Amino acid sequence: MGNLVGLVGWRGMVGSVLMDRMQAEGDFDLIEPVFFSTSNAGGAAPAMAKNEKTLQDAHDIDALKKCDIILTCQGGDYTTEVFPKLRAAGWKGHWIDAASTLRMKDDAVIVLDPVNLPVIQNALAKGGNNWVGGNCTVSCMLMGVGALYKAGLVEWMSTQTYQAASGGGAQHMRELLTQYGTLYSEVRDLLADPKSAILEIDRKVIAKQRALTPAETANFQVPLGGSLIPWIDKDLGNGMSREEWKGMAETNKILGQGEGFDTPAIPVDGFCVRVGAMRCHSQALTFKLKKDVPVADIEAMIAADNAWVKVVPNHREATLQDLTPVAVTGTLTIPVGRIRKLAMGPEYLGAFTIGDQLLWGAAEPLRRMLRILLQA
Ligand SMILES: NC(=O)C1=CN([C@@H]2O[C@H](COP(=O)(O)OP(=O)(O)OC[C@H]3O[C@@H](n4cnc5c(N)ncnc54)[C@H](OP(=O)(O)O)[C@@H]3O)[C@@H](O)[C@H]2O)C=CC1
Ligand SMILES: N[C@@H](CC(=O)OP(=O)(O)O)C(=O)O
Repeated sequence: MGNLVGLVGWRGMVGSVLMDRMQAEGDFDLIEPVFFSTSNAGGAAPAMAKNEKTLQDAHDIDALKKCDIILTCQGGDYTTEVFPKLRAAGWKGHWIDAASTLRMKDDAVIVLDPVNLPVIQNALAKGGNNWVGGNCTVSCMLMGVGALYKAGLVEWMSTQTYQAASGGGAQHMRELLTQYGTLYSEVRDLLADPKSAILEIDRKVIAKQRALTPAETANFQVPLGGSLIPWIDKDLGNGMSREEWKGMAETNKILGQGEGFDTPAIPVDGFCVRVGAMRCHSQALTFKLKKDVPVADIEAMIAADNAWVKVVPNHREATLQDLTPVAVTGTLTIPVGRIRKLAMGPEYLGAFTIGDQLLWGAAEPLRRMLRILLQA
């Protein structure tokens, strides 16, 4: 296969993290990159450019068609518009995508190779050429507790997520921080006075939160700083958010089971909540196991599953040290902690896991898929 790789969406949140990782891993040594833009065609390509130093138009089908591989982090609208045109124009190259648009299509594989390399290899052998990164909470969850699924131990799983502001993109992060700043300014003088009444501070903060202008909540629509939002992505009209729907649909597709496969789907359901964290998606998991397995055995299975998962002992000190978004941000480590049997019975298992949703939840599976293709 040729190594002309078109990069689209490289300056967005996911794209920037991807570029960092590709540089760190020496991926640019193996490819001839062509950088595309939806907003600045003709501008200067970033420093990693080799022969083509100018940004190409990301809507130019003829320019895209020259690439052996296209890797896009541009978003769903771009994929919806460009991908069908490119295939209709006869392009047979490999499409690697961060957006959710194509994930559930029969001819697309959701890529997370430490979990589903056999599914990827099987599709490659059959001529597959559409590779899509999974939903960030799903990918991070499977990197953490995929061992229990691989061992066939899971009867069902419920997940309660705590998703960071950056899951919405760069503007959402800025909005959260600005809100925190606005709230702090409102009570700065009272905070500086140790004798001031806490209820007065509390009253001023809630009054300010409720008075935030539409411009101050343009991205989340309601205040997130000092609050939370128990709805992420679209309303499916059946009481479920689209983010919650992805939990079961994508987990099963990644594992090669459920609709279109021979093995039935495992029920996965719960609630997805946006919290005021900057980066990293956290989730509390409840499993109904098919049998009673000792906690020590479960910890050993999880720890042995891949090079990035790390079992955090279920103690207060270790949890505070290693099981927070602040500890995990910017790392590829997937800690799994709070592992214990629940009061409902010996088959009920609880766990808590965190992943940097821009790394294992987005950029890393795409980068690794590129490597798999280059080695194929
Ligand atoms: N954020 C996340 O945690 C995750 C996101 N994803 C998916 O990845 C895709 C991209 O998401 P994300 O990276 O968050 O989106 P961003 O909004 O951060 O970036 C997308 C595009 O917006 C354009 N853009 C406009 N203004 C700016 C600016 N000031 N700075 C940077 N880029 C700008 C860029 O295109 P151009 O250069 O052409 O103008 C960029 O490629 C989406 O499909 C998303 O669903 C998947 C998993 C996790
Ligand atoms: N929906 C996720 C981020 C994301 O982009 O997910 P997806 O790739 O499934 O659309 C969040 O807001 O935290």
